[in-house]
Amino acid sequence: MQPIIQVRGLEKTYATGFQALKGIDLDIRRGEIFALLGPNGAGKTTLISTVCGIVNATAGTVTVDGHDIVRDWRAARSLIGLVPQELTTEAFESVWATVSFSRGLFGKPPDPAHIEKVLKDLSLWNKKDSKVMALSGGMKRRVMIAKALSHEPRILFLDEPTAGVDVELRRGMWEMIGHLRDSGVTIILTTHYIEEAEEMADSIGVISNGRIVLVEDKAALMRKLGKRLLTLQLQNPLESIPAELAGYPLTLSGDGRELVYSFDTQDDQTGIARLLRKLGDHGIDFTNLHTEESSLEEIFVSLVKERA
Ligand SMILES: Nc1ncnc2c1ncn2[C@@H]1O[C@H](COP(=O)(O)OP(=O)(O)OP(=O)(O)O)[C@@H](O)[C@H]1O
Repeated sequence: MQPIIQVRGLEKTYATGFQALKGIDLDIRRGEIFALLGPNGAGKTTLISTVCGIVNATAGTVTVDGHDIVRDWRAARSLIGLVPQELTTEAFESVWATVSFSRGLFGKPPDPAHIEKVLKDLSLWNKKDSKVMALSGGMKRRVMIAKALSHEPRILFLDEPTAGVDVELRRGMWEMIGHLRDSGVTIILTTHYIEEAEEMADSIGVISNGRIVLVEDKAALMRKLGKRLLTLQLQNPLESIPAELAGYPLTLSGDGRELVYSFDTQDDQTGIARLLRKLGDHGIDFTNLHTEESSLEEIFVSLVKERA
């Protein structure tokens, strides 16, 4: 199936001469949740803003469901909802008015039933007559999402959707975003909370210094780059790793009581049995052992560090 968003050779140089995007190629599949990760200043907002037609590209092309964002901007834009990073709502309007007005901006005829559904889905229905300025920060953020959904977009961009939102509300928003995906909306989000990507995303893209350094199915990424750690609690502390074990990827904790062995999750041959035999041969006994898998966060940090 044709990707819903196709980015080719996209470059952006700002008026200051700073090149924020350095030739981006990216395909976003229909109906997925795509998480764009990257350190501060990597180009996430620039990329999103360019695809949404807010920032003009210096070179390259973007098509949204086959519509070129420059030649066919109106059709492309009507398919997109954008929730920007900053809260920008009309403080004196009611929730109902501001969300209905957003729909009108896209030239769509009024549809109170749709607005009602959006507000109910976002748990804002009982606030529909409140002035936006009287809402909490988390509610204002949901009003931003309601505005972005008012014209029934097929693609929703969320730039840092849960920044500054408390843990409980964040979970609620993840759930809501999951429902949106289930209803067929393609979702692209940027986030600093790697846990958010780990929890929700189908695909992960990592951008660093204006270049996409990786795009991968989340599950495959975790399998491919994930490491497992086996930690052995030693019966008697060691001063150092014995010379006979020098060839093994082992580290010893500062107090000499824990020996940690790392191995690739994708390897069938973990080497654990051999290691344990070897430890037995050298009279190194352990009282306990446990394994853990590396998180997306660790994978991300090592990826960005590698390219820095
Ligand atoms: N209008 C502008 N003029 C000049 N430079 C800009 C402009 N907007 C952004 N930049 C620069 O482009 C780079 C990328 O910025 P961008 O906002 O896209 O990063 P980001 O990945 O979204 O960062 P963050 O995670 O901090 O939101 C930064 O170095 C930024 O200073």
